[in-house]
Amino acid sequence: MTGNQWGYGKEDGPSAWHRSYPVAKGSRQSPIDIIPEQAFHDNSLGPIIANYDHCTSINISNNGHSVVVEFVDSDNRSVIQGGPLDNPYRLKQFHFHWGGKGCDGSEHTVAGYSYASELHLVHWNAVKYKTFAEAATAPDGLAVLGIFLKTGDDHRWLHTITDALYMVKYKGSVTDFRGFNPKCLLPSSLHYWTYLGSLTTPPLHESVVWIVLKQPIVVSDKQMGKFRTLLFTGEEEEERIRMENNFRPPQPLQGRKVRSSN
Ligand SMILES: NS(=O)(=O)c1ccc(C(=O)N2CCc3cc(O)c(O)cc3[C@@H]2c2ccccc2)cc1
Ligand SMILES: [Zn+2]
Repeated sequence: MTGNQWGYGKEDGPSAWHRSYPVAKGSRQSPIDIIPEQAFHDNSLGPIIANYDHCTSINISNNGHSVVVEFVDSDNRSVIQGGPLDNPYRLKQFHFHWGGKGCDGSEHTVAGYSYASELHLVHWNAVKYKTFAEAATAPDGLAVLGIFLKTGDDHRWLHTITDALYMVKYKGSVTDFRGFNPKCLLPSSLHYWTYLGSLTTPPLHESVVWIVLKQPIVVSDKQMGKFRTLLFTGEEEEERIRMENNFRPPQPLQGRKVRSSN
């Protein structure tokens, strides 16, 4: 696996990442299997507060690993705070991980149970660090809000995203995507599990405070199917490889504690 040529295939997938990214075998890797009965109820854990009302989405893109919606992060217009966080963390982007047709594709699992997909809202600690890249290598640099997706009825607001996916079919494609407020993707309950972990893709930096919501959101099979029309490959490549199963399996807990909000 040369340079940052990593993927989710047999040769370049999660089991091979350690060759270029030795931290893959580190002591605080993500995702993990969350076992609710073994989580510690911590009454000092306050509620998560997501202030997204003044967020400014910029674009939606296919980076060859997932579909990503980026936000303006030059000020504290959209932040997450509370819960395990000592200060506000700025929203930078969100993206998804999903499975193949009829298969599950969440990254975190709950007592071995996988969901159809998992949404990650990525935030960075702009109080302590000057840039996202700097924060992404610091132990308290990032906070990722993980939200499970399960299949059922249509999700009223996910259409805004799935209707735009045809414009970013190929790796490297990007298009304007303005006025999207991700608060419409939050479930009604913000109860969560939290633990210290890492990016779930290379460079796998151990810099993430994970906040995984207990309540999934519901999306339709049809909406999930639209994610699978994306390609890992670029327009100029002759191979057309469907973007699916872009998830890392659970990693060893290595003695970490998972805490639960009440
Ligand atoms: N799944 S996740 O843990 O929530 C996560 C979070 C952030 C990032 C992220 O922003 N990355 C890592 C992968 C990546 C791939 C690209 O093609 C790219 O242009 C940017 C990124 C960034 C990144 C790259 C280098 C250092 C830090 C982040 C990726 C995954
Ligand atoms: Zn992710």
